[in-house]
This record gives sequence, structure tokens and C-alpha cells, in this order.
Amino acid sequence: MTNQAPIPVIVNGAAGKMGREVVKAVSQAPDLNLLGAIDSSPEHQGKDAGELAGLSEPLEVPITNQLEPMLGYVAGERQGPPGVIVDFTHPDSVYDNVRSAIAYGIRPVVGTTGLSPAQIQNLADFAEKASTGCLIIPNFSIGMVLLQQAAVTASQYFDHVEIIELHHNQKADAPSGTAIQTAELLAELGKTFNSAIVEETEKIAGARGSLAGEGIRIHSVRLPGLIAHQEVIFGAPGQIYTLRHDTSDRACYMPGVLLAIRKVLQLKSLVYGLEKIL
Ligand SMILES: NC(=O)C1=CN([C@@H]2O[C@H](COP(=O)(O)OP(=O)(O)OC[C@H]3O[C@@H](n4cnc5c(N)ncnc54)[C@H](OP(=O)(O)O)[C@@H]3O)[C@@H](O)[C@H]2O)C=CC1
Ligand SMILES: O=C(O)C1=N[C@H](C(=O)O)C[C@H](O)C1
Repeated sequence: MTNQAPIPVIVNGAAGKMGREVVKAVSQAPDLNLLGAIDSSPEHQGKDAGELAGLSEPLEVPITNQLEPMLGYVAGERQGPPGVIVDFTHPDSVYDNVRSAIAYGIRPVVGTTGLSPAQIQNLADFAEKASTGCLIIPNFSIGMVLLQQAAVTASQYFDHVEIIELHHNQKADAPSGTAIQTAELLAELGKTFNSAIVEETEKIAGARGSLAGEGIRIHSVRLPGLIAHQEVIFGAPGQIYTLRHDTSDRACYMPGVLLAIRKVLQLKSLVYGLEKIL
């Protein structure tokens, strides 16, 4: 451990399922300093972020919905490394949150999914102009990076593949950001998957899932009792090859989140995907 000042961190969405885990993880990391906890949820205003996250001692960091003043406060800290904001909020607000953070020189680490390709491009242009690091990570778990790498390898040998993602039923966006990213990685190979051998009719709209790039289909399941799960199923005559990742605890994302907080300070532009910073 060096004698460097700790990295100031703001957690946005601090009262949510992921935000609470991040509050815990950041507060336990000696090189990070939790300075702010933002959440729009009215019932949590003023509560201590640490107590809400299940810590036995308060962190003396109250939940507030005042994002811009908090960004201004952290940006005004002249000593030590620049601030980082970790965003686990909602697909409807993440774009504006990230724009605001970059405008204040605060580095965003974004876990919130649901940004469109056009929004990601706009944020990349904005970060580039500001020479500010920004990380957008659809999935912070190492297991998912390994699954995606195995899927890319398999896609060189299989011409047929479909993705099934399964999540808890409080999830706002579908398909999941991870499934979209997985399809993008397979599509990068430049070949078309799943050439039809019969003319298909969907008797109920959506029966065959959503069509991502290069013929890859994604099917989304939402049920209470699930957390986050994904299967990538390859088919060929006489064989099926299935890759599956299951999460049983949101703690699985925390090593990736902590790594991203440290890495984003070394960047001068937007980077998309955990695999790029491992
Ligand atoms: N990249 C990854 O590895 C992972 C990504 N995710 C993604 O993270 C996001 C959050 O997931 P999760 O924690 O499960 O969701 P939750 O709904 O549990 O938490 C989100 C929190 O953010 C609050 N919120 C909503 N809008 C705003 C806003 N504009 N400003 C501040 N706070 C806001 C919500 O308040 P209220 O409830 O009042 O709306 C809630 O407290 C989702 O997009 C999800 O897909 C999730 C897991 C892993
Ligand atoms: O909402 C979730 O829970 C998750 N969202 C991310 C996604 O959309 O891919 C990551 C993970 O699947 C959990």
C-alpha cells in the first residue's frame, strides 16, 4: 500500500440492490474514500448509507438526491486523485448522470444497463473531448467475462447460437446489457448465424425472442427467485454446446467494481467492457 491519498468515491443508486453492495465494498477498501451516496428514492433520504447497506457502524455518509452539488463538492477537492462516481441507478437516468459527472471532471464507472448504442457513442465523444476516463461495464463478474471468451471461441466453429438471459422480475430493461454485449462480441466475427432452413411464422409475437446483430436471438426470462443468469447455446447436427453463468450473490460483482474504480483514473476516454481492463 502506498501513501497516496485515497480515491474519493460517490455511489449513485446507493439505496438500491447493487448500490448497497458497492457502499459496503468501497467503505472496506483502504485506498478508497466514500464521500457521497446519492439516491432518488424518497424513503431513504437522510439515512446513513452504511447502515442501509447492513454495516454495523454508521459511515456518516447520508443518502441525498442532490447529484450536482455532490459532484461540485468532490470536484472542488483540490488535493489527491480526481473523484469517481459509480452508477447503479436506472436506464432512464444513467445517460444524464454520466454527462453531468464528466462535465465536473468526475470519472464515471457505469454498471447501469439500458444505454442505447447512440447514447454510448455520445458519451464516448463527450469523454474524449474532456479527456476524461469513463468505464461502461455491462457485467462486473469475472465468470461472465470467461463465459463470453468461451462463447467467442465456440462461435468460430458453430453457425447456430441463441442466448437466454434470466433475471429477477424487478429488472427494468430487456434484453439484459450482458446479453446484448455477448451478442455484439459474437457478431464481431463477421459471420451470419442461424440461417433459416424453413420459413418461420411467429404465432404469438416475440415467440422467437429479439433479433440482435448477425441473426443472433436473445430470449429474456423474468421471475422472482432469480438473480442474474445467462446461457449461450450453440447447436450443430448431433450436438449441443451450452455455456451457463449463474450469480447467487451480488457480491460477485464487487472485485470488478473496485478494479474499475482504480482503473478509470488511468484512462482519458470511454472504455466499454470489463475484459478491456483486466
Ligand atoms: N454491470 C453489472 O455488473 C450489473 C448491472 N446492474 C444494473 O444496475 C442497475 C441497477 O440495478 P439494481 O441495483 O438491481 O436496481 P435497484 O432498483 O435495486 O437500485 C437502483 C437504485 O437507484 C435509484 N434511482 C433510480 N433513479 C435514480 C436517479 N435518477 N438518481 C439516483 N438514484 C436513482 C432507485 O431508487 P427507486 O427505487 O426509488 O427508483 C434505487 O434505489 C440496473 O440497470 C441493472 O441492470 C445490476 C447488477 C450488475
Ligand atoms: O439487473 C440486473 O440484475 C443485472 N443487470 C446487468 C445486465 O443487464 O446485464 C448485469 C447482470 O446481468 C445483472
